[in-house]
Amino acid sequence: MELGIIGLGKMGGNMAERLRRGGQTVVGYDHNPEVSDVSSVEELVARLSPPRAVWVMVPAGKPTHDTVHRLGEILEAGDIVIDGGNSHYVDDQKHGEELAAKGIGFVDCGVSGGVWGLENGYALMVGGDEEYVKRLMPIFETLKPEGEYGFVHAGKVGAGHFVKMVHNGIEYAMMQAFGEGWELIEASDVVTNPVETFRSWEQGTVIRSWLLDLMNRALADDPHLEQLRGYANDSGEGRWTVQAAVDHAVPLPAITASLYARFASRQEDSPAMKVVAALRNQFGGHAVENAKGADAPGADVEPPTL
Ligand SMILES: NC(=O)C1=CN([C@@H]2O[C@H](COP(=O)(O)OP(=O)(O)OC[C@H]3O[C@@H](n4cnc5c(N)ncnc54)[C@H](O)[C@@H]3O)[C@@H](O)[C@H]2O)C=CC1
Ligand SMILES: O=C(CO)[C@H](O)[C@H](O)COP(=O)(O)O
Repeated sequence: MELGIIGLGKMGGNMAERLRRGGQTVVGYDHNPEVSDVSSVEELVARLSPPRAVWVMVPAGKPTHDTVHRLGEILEAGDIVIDGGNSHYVDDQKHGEELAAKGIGFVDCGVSGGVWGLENGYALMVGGDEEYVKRLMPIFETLKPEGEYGFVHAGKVGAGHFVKMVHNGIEYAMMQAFGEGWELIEASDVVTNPVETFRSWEQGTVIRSWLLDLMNRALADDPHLEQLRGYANDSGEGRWTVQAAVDHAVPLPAITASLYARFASRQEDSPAMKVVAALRNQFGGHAVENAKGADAPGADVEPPTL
């Protein structure tokens, strides 16, 4: 089958390669001419035979919106746009309606597997009309991992990205749990070999998993992760998961805490904890730390005299 792919970065580039290895025909476009097969979205569309299918794999938000909108202007009725990026499911619903008004199909596809997907395959979580999903099955079959699982048609437009959002929320909490366990073991003087301990958990344990394997891979390169700063970014999925939980009044304490832990990781100092320290000092005369820097000794502050 023929597929156009827009966005040939870490994900789209490898997906194009896996599709080609699997016998599919791919025409790729990226802002970066070094990786592009064509020089514009228009040329990409012109290179495909109708009914066309174009997979968008660019950053979520404006880049995806602009690309989907442009495709809506140049594709024809019967063509399909697939959004494979980590878009908010609410955006899918808008894009689906915009394209449907022109007779163009829209399918959202949550993709999991990261940079390992080229070799391992990509888990795919799809939303959209059965008619379009069926037509795209040769592409999905080539991208997905070998075996029975790794693909779901989760529901109508938006469902694919909704389940990918929840998948990423789970990912946040699992990573946080591994991180916290690691910190506690390293902080204790009871365990002498934390790296070997985590490695041993790869087999037989309840918590064996790909994330654990990847953690052990990172620890093999840098046993105390000394090369890294404890700073974690986020690209939206965790926030949307927590927002959806609020909308549905569903308690998500673990996922919410793991999102907030990332926010905390970006602070040099915590304004909220300054308030806590100031209040402890005010009501209890408890000592506070000097703000001059980590090396400065903690300074006891006398409680104010009334
Ligand atoms: N890296 C990962 O583990 C995963 C990423 N995703 C999602 O896949 C999408 C792509 O992610 P990555 O490949 O990791 O990002 P990336 O930054 O490696 O690649 C994005 C590519 O899109 C190109 N690009 C950006 N805007 C464009 C536009 N308007 N037209 C043409 N090309 C454009 C850039 O030049 C770049 O080559 C994002 O939505 C991301 O959230 C989804 C699953 C996993
Ligand atoms: O979808 C992914 C993995 O499943 C991407 O790697 C995503 O970027 C992870 O989310 P965040 O950037 O918020 O940590």
